[in-house]
Parts: sequence; structure tokens; C-alpha cells
Amino acid sequence: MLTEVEDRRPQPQVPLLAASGLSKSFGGIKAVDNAAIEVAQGSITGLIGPNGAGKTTLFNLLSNFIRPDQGRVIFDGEPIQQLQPHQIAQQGMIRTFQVARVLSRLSVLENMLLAAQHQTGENFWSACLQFRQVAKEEKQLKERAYAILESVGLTHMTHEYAGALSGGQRKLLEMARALMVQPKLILLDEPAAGVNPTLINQICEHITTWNREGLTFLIIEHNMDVIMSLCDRVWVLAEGRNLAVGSPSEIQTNSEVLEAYLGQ
Ligand SMILES: Nc1ncnc2c1ncn2[C@@H]1O[C@H](COP(=O)(O)OP(=O)(O)OP(=O)(O)O)[C@@H](O)[C@H]1O
Repeated sequence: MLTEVEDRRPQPQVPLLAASGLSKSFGGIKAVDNAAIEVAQGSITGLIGPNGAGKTTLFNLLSNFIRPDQGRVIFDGEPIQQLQPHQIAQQGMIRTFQVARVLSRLSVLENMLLAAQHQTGENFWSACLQFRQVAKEEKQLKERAYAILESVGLTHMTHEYAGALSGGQRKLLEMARALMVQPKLILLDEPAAGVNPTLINQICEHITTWNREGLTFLIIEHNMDVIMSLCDRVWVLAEGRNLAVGSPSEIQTNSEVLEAYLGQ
């Protein structure tokens, strides 16, 4: 009879996010061309490439803001191509934008509360029937919002219009909003772009802290100091295609990568 022998070899980890064969054309432009990417659970993964390489389009394909011409995306073990962006967010994958999308005419706190979904109070009749529950949830949500705003240093702006925030503070608010839904993976599109160096350091510290607490990140960034200091692994795109993948130090010395940047 066969006996089961425990396999003590390190098992390959299933990635939290895995995409393959992704393509998207706009007219005659192949923005993303048969690209793949993997994001390991618990990692901070970088996505870099020269201007127009297809990085933001790849983010749009991963989160289904744009439908791919072809390709497959698996998140947390499930195919997600058929899901709407808000359903993908509910599954735990949240994205931010190159230009932070906050609601300028609402307060910072209102921006935070709107980010939270699936509360009992969203449905009028259930709200009437369960007003105690609604009140309790609202209190918990507000407490969560206050705690997150404090952690990103925005407490003093809680009741200000989001439109009054600086570019860097908007990026912090966008990240803070993402945390309201307790995601598994956050896709950050250029968190350091247009942000002053002091705030860049703070943003990096927050990302490191949240990562230690269990959050996984995929980050597009042109600031190489940010990528090299934060990331475990870096994927490089050029002209919509995968050019290289490796550790930050491997990528920094990869001649094809250097050529792609110098040639731009
Ligand atoms: N909606 C669109 N319609 C037409 N062309 C588009 C569209 N979105 C992107 N493109 C084109 O696809 C290519 C890839 O663009 P994308 O914004 O994904 O690159 P990127 O790597 O994010 O660039 P950057 O670093 O400058 O932000 C570019 O040639 C761009 O002009």
C-alpha cells in the first residue's frame, strides 16, 4: 500500500494576481501586446517602462476599466475578466489613478465614507428596519475613517473640502479611501508623481507599513528611487510587451532595460 510522504520542499506560491496573454489595441496602436504579469501574495511589485510603454493600459485591463482584446486575469484564485470594476473592488483589488480621483466638492471624511460599500444603510428599507444596526455600522465606519486619516496625517483636513488638498495629499486620500474597503491588493498608478520629496518619503513609509500588515501592492512609478527602495520584484514593459522581470538590482543592471530607457 502506498503511504503518503510529507513533501517538505518549499512549494511554489500561487500568485495573488496573475495575468497572461493580455492585449489591447487602440486603432492601429498596440498599447498592450501579449503581456503577462504576476504579483506574489504579500509583495510590493513594481511595473516600470518608458513613456507610452502600456503600463496604465495594463492597469486598466487588470481592473477591467478597459476590456482586453484577449487575455486572462486570475485574482485570488478566480478568473475576473467577466466582472465589473466595482465587483473586482469588492473581491479585494482596488486601483488608484495617475491623477488622483477624489470628489472635490465633498469633505475628506465624506470621501472616505463613500469609499466603503455594502453597508446595511445603503438600502432604504433595510435601513428602516435595522436602524440600530445602521447607526452602529456608521459609527464603526467613521471610527475606521478617522483612524486611517490619522495614520496618513490628514486628521487636520477631515472636514475640509477634498478640493482644498494639495496634489500629494490627494494621493494620500486616494490611498486612504482604498484602505476603507480592506483590500487584499492595491494597484498604485504613480503614487510619487507631482508630489514633493517630503511627502514622497511619507507615502513610501505608509506603503511599507501597510505591506508589513499584510497588504500586497502593484506600483507603476517613474521615480526609480521609489521603485528600487520599495519593490521585491520589478516587471518591465516596453512597447506594450514584457521586456524583463527580476529583482530591483537585476533590473537596474539589465542592458535591454537600460537601452529601452535611453532609447526613448
Ligand atoms: N484611450 C486611448 N486611446 C488611444 N490610444 C491610447 C489610449 N490609451 C492609451 N493609448 C496609447 O497606448 C499607448 C500606451 O499608453 P499608456 O498610457 O498605457 O502608457 P504608459 O506606459 O502608462 O505611459 P506613461 O508612463 O507616459 O503614463 C500610448 O501610445 C498611448 O498613446
